Amino acid sequence: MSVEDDVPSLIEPSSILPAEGDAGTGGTVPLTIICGFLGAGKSTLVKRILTERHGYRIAVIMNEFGDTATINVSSPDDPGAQSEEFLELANGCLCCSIKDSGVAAIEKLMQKKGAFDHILLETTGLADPGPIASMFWQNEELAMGLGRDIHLDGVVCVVDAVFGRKQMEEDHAVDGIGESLRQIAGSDVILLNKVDLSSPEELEITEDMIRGINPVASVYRTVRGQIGLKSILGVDAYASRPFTTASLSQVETFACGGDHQDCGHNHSHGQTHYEMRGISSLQVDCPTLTSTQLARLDEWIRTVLWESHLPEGETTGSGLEILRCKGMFATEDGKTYILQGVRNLYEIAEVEGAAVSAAGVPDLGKVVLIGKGLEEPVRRSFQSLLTL
Ligand SMILES: Nc1nc2c(ncn2[C@@H]2O[C@H](COP(=O)(O)OP(=O)(O)OP(=O)(O)O)[C@@H](O)[C@H]2O)c(=O)[nH]1
Repeated sequence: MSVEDDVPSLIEPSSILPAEGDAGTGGTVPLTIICGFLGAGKSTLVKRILTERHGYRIAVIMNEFGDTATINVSSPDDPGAQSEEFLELANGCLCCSIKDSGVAAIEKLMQKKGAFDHILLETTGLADPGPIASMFWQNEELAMGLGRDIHLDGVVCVVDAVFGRKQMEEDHAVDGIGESLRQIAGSDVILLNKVDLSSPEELEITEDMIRGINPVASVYRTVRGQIGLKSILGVDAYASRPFTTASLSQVETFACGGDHQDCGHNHSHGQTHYEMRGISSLQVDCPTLTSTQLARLDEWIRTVLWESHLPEGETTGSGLEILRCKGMFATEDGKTYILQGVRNLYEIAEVEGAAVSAAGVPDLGKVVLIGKGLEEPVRRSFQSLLTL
């Protein structure tokens, strides 16, 4: 966590571009979704990226004037020379129109001007990033058609350091899951912005709440969205390759590591459960699996994500809804698998040996679920997979 209030320096061209021979992205252009509370600083962030001398052609799609969105493209050498196009939105909402008119406009622009290094999509303050993310991830229709040149890189959420806490508390008080919680839960990188306007104590509380909702996202503190581009772009959060040991151990830094009665976390050996009314996360350790257990894990994830109940048919008190899941685990035959899930879309993919050695696989696998209704029966049900 750092307050990055210096003007970011020029970064190496390779650091946000896909690595050469990168599996899975196939030379397609990465797309990052920027979401966040109303007035949190999304436009400040994207406008800074547009006008900074970073050496990239970044297309920024903003939903600025009601039923019109703008597509601005940064010039690699001259920040003042960015170009702008307008995009009519069918029903006034970028999120609803992006799949057809938005993607078509991006493709047209790319044909006209050559490929971009990156695409940024700024959503409105009330948007839930989940449906947009799943539109760009594991979407065969899009992959075969207009969106074949684009892949989802990550979701960045800008949280207001002044009003974020109040917003989250209000969203906890309503039925279901409020938008601010969905935004935090569905993000891969979170910028706690406007830290110049908040006290250190207030920042700690807000950041604890954020981590309580989403323990797998990277959290940075910022002023006017000042952050090095490589922290938010090129994160490849949906890749079928292992998470680094650092990103997995990040989850553990929030566990109190014992049977604390007063820490507000409900957890015991190897499992951590963060409860914040509407939404929580559940982390379960996963020892080396037999092939039967792997098949059962796949079936368990499928049932929970697709049917919103446990394989035993049990439902949890507050209803089960998974917004995001991630995991990495090994099998007895020496293979390593990753789990990636957004809403009801998921994949369990084997990862290459070389990629595994590069990332460093921890001794114990982990599965992290973020969503609603992640109560004790869910943990028990998952554990029962591992006992057969
Ligand atoms: N002091 C301070 N002001 C900021 C910071 N970031 C943004 N602002 C100001 O906050 C206001 C809202 O910022 P925007 O970037 O428009 O926020 P937004 O999230 O795009 O807003 P909506 O599109 O309305 O949801 C503007 O007046 C910004 O100048 C920050 O870190 N510190």
